[in-house]
Amino acid sequence: MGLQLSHVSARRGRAEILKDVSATLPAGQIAGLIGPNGTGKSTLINAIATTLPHGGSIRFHGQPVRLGEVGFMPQHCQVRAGLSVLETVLLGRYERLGLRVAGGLIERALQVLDSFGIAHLHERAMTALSGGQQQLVLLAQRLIRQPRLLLLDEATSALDIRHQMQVFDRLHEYVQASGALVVIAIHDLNLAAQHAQTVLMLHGGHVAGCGPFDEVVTCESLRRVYGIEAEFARAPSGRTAIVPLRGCGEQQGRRPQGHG
Ligand SMILES: Nc1ncnc2c1ncn2[C@@H]1O[C@H](COP(=O)(O)OP(=O)(O)OP(=O)(O)O)[C@@H](O)[C@H]1O
Repeated sequence: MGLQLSHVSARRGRAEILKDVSATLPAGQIAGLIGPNGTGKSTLINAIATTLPHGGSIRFHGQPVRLGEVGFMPQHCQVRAGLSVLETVLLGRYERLGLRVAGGLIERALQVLDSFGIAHLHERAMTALSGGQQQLVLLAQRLIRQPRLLLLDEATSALDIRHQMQVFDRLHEYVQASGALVVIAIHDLNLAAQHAQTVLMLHGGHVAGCGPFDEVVTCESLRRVYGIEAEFARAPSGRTAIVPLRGCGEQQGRRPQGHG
């Protein structure tokens, strides 16, 4: 069980962006959504989050996705002026907020902030944070909801390497403890190699591959989908590292040769 996408299509304006996307992403893991710019990753995440109409079927554990079970962090999040860091995280549990916030909830918010190394900022105004710090707070807000399906669109793009590590450590702990599924759209293929158990690669709105990273991301798929030549290095830890070498002249917007 997990997230099942069957023949999903979606439009933006008049343009058909997603075309017959079918894939299964098992629960209890981090799944990476990869592919070149403009290939439909955000469109797919919005369709899954029920914020964009779609064709075909999207089911989570066999049922249509319910908004209440989803934590969704769009690519461009606005911060609310006038709220502090702690108030912003607590908004993740807005349905439990009254005039008073239970002490346990505040404790949990502070713990999540601490696990990201930013608890010391909890009284600061959101607008007085850097872009990366705001991203961490908004991630903390989604995590405190404890969603069964967490959809993150480029949610670590503004983070330094240490904070990226802290966030992925926290996400791994979360999926292991809860059995939730985290789907993260991500451009950094080395981060995806390290942290995603499954990757779904999109190309021109089609599925270019879905499965373990090493099976989906190959010299051939990087050439065909991204139009680059690359080397694969194996670190002493056994981890894969991709070293981009040069563009190979293929157009990124080209239709893929094979789908599915
Ligand atoms: N609101 C919109 N109206 C019309 N077209 C849109 C809209 N939003 C996105 N598009 C188009 O839909 C296509 C897919 O966009 P999408 O944001 O899903 O791609 P993406 O893979 O997430 O890209 P990136 O990696 O650059 O964030 C692009 O060609 C984009 O120009």
